[in-house]
Amino acid sequence: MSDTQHDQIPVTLVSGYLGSGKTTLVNHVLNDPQGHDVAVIVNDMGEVNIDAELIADSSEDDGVVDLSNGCICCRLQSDLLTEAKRLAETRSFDYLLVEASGISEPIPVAQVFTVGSDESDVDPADYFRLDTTVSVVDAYGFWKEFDVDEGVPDRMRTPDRPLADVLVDSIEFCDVLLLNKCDMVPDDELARIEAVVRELQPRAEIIRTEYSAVDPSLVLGTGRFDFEQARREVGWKRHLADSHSHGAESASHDKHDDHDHPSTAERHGISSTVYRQQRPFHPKRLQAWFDDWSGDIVRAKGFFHLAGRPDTVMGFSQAGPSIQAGPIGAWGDDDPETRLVFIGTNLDDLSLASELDDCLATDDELDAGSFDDPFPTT
Ligand SMILES: Nc1nc2c(ncn2[C@@H]2O[C@H](COP(=O)(O)OP(=O)(O)OP(=O)(O)O)[C@@H](O)[C@H]2O)c(=O)[nH]1
Repeated sequence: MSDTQHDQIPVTLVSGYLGSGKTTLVNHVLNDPQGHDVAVIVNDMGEVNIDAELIADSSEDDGVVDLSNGCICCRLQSDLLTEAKRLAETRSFDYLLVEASGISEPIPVAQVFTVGSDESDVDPADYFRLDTTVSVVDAYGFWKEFDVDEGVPDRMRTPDRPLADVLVDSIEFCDVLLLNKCDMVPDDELARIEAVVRELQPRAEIIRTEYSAVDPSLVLGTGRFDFEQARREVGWKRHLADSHSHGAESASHDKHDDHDHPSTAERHGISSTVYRQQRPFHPKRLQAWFDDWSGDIVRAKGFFHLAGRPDTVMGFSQAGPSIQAGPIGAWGDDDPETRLVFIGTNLDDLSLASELDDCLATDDELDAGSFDDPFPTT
């Protein structure tokens, strides 16, 4: 253990709704870490941790840890703390970036680095100091989802809009708020969105961004996190009250455990499924399927294998109405295998898989070997 590891390692927690631009932010910071040696812990919902793979690919850094299978809350609070401690003890780094799942509430994650976890006897203060909490908000999604003219705060809190709660949590609980995807929203709308966000979040520094391109010094080492001030915020107080009434159980509503209270995902009607397949897709049929995108899918991400491009890894990312697909690398020594994660409300896994199976190239088509391919080549 190096001398510096006896010091508390500052932590920036990045949260935000599905597809808002968290991974884009983490990659942006890793490209310009301001002289810090940054380690990253990523949590994704879904069996395949695409975010960790993408980040690991782009940074060529071995300090990326993934905690798949659920959001960072509850039981995973203790896993997160254990993993963070293990990282601190085995690898030398002086800054920790934590990317929370797009459906995890930021407060339980922040608790890991302030008060620890009921299920772990590790004292986070022996290793870490929560420095900054950052929320990434998709300005376009916000604009589309909520009509800002109609008094957003009330509408956002109505029970028939449960997903909005996740969004509100991430807005309310942060020191720095990136209003991202500003390229997709007209300027006059942006001003109104910012006013509404400011109403929900009076304290944070709000920064408008495109592709999460913020000066990294505004999210690393700001020293803005203030436990007492955060405690006074609505969301934080509510959570403290919850955890006192449930005791240790409040640390256990992950979707994979046996407790009878619902997970964050269940409470918001969200599930995820992974499609894996070695047979390549037929380019035109896959494109047609993308064009006919299901409204139940909130977020999808992954890699796919396309007929006619045996060596190329095709990347795929969808968030709301924006779908991006194109080459991101070469399979190299790996066997090509499509791995797509879908997150949505009331997903029908079987029909989704069957629709994707229908997009696969047949043996005859593969033998014929020539494909009309609408996807970008670079
Ligand atoms: N147009 C536009 N697209 C963006 C912007 N920021 C990110 N994106 C795209 O939005 C998609 C989602 O971005 P990510 O960074 O993966 O989002 P995320 O919050 O990590 O997503 P989850 O991990 O699924 O919650 C990607 O295709 C990004 O390239 C932006 O400012 N403008």
